[in-house]
Amino acid sequence: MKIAVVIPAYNEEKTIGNVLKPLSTHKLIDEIIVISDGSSDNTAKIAKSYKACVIELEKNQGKTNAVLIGVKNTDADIILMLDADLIGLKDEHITSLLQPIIDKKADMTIGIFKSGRGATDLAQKIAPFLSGQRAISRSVFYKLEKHNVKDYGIEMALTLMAEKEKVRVQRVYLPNLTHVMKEEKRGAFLGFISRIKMYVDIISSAIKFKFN
Ligand SMILES: O=c1ccn([C@@H]2O[C@H](COP(=O)(O)OP(=O)(O)O)[C@@H](O)[C@H]2O)c(=O)[nH]1
Ligand SMILES: O=C(O)[C@@H](COP(=O)(O)O)O[C@H]1O[C@H](CO)[C@@H](O)[C@H](O)[C@H]1O
Repeated sequence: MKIAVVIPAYNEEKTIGNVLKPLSTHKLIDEIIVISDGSSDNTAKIAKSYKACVIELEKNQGKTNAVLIGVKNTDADIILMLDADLIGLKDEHITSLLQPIIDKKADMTIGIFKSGRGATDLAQKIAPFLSGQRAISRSVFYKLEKHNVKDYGIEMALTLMAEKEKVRVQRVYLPNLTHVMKEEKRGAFLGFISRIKMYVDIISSAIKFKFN
């Protein structure tokens, strides 16, 4: 069974290296695909210095498109979705996300931060279904295409689809893992604006899903 990790990355030069480090030596990972989503920093350059296939999108297309482009560029049976802004990614996190799928105990795993940082732990406690850390059988992705999901809508759509199609989902805890929050990346004002935009994407993904 081939396993590929798909990482959408928009200006993540500060963190992408530490995400790719454990992945590039992990025994379960066959292929690493980084989609640099119109980044204007050194994200692509850093990713190329690891054992990664780097797809450079000229213009920013949003997280959902970046992930779907990554999935189209691999024939792997299992897709591991990870964000490029994780802090503290370790071998154990990668294994815990993948093992239930390899053992055929689940079709999708959702990783939940635990004891990483108060704010990011709390966000995932409140809305675990939004997590960007997942392992998924490839066949599950095909079911997404007809829903025309965009930007930050992919996790919501995957979660709703799993419910509708009776996809077996398992939540796994990811201890001591966190990510860089929008306000930390972009500052309080722009971070808040992009947070609101993210919630709009999530709600519109749920509405599209319901009416498709
Ligand atoms: O237009 C975008 C926005 C985000 N991302 C990537 O999607 C992941 C999650 O995005 P973000 O960090 O903004 O979300 P958060 O983790 O703050 O919810 C990160 O790897 C981003 O670099 C992307 O590829 N294109
Ligand atoms: O946890 C959340 O509330 C959001 C926002 O995270 P931050 O406020 O930037 O820490 O992040 C998640 O949701 C997004 C939409 O589903 C995903 O794309 C991210 O990967 C995920 O971290």
